[in-house]
Amino acid sequence: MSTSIAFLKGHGTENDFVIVPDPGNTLDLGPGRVAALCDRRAGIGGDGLLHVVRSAAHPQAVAMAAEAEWFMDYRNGDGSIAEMCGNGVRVFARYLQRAGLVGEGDLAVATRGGVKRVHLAKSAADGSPGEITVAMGRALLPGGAVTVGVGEREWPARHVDMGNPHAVAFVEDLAHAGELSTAPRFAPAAAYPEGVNVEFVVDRGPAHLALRVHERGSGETRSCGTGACAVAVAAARRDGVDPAVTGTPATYTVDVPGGRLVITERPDGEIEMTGPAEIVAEGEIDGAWFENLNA
Ligand SMILES: N[C@@H](CCC[C@H](N)C(=O)O)C(=O)O
Repeated sequence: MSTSIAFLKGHGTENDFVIVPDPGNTLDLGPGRVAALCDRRAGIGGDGLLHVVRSAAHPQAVAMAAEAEWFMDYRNGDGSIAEMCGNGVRVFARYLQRAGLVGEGDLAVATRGGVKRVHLAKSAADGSPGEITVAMGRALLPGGAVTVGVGEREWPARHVDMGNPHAVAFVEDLAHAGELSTAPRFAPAAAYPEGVNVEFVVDRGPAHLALRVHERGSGETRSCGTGACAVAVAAARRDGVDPAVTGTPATYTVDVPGGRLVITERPDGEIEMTGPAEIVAEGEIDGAWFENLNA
């Protein structure tokens, strides 16, 4: 008889995830099973999946185990693997807190993009959970012209690497990106051999941006944490702001369709992302259904 598998559902600024706690890394969670779990009609539904594993139990994280007890084994909704997920790290930390595995304050989370330092702020007096800040690492800004296109339109874009790849295009109107039911074109193909997350950005005011995003492996989503970091850095350089030169942190507010993220780039290059994270449900995956899926 097959046994059921525990899951939770959570989101960060409406970038939503199926959370599968599996401390000992015993589940066979191949791309087919991940895609089935993330399916919004035939599965639980999510932009991605957070497989919660002890670092010591995962071959890709064991080297980080001394620094970070838990590994965020992140997968995109189509089952593909990505290096990092900014909203995912906050939701992952919220899960650990809810499960009593960590408390408020600081923790380290192992990811394929390295160990990320996370701070869980105290809950408010009314009991609502505090926001979560993640040190996301530095942005790399490879040179070279990149363009992205949707339908008849084409824009120059900035290549920003946040551990995962981004193309940031400043547009006149977010509606110009159209329905985003398929991935935007990009060129040259060699700029992004593994595919790319594309952000369309407008200014809302001084140091205040709004974006839409088409994510590699998930389609258009309501938010992207690494994407918000990428657009903040691209906007700062466009605005002639470089904290490494001025010695002063630069903060941008980034509105996403599902909420708001605040991004600060420090003089040492470290980028901090602050935003909410919520767990909204928990339940059990039918064991027989899971086993019958193509891994
Ligand atoms: N939604 C995420 C990014 C997830 C990974 C991305 N789709 C990729 O393939 O690189 C975020 O919040 O950063």
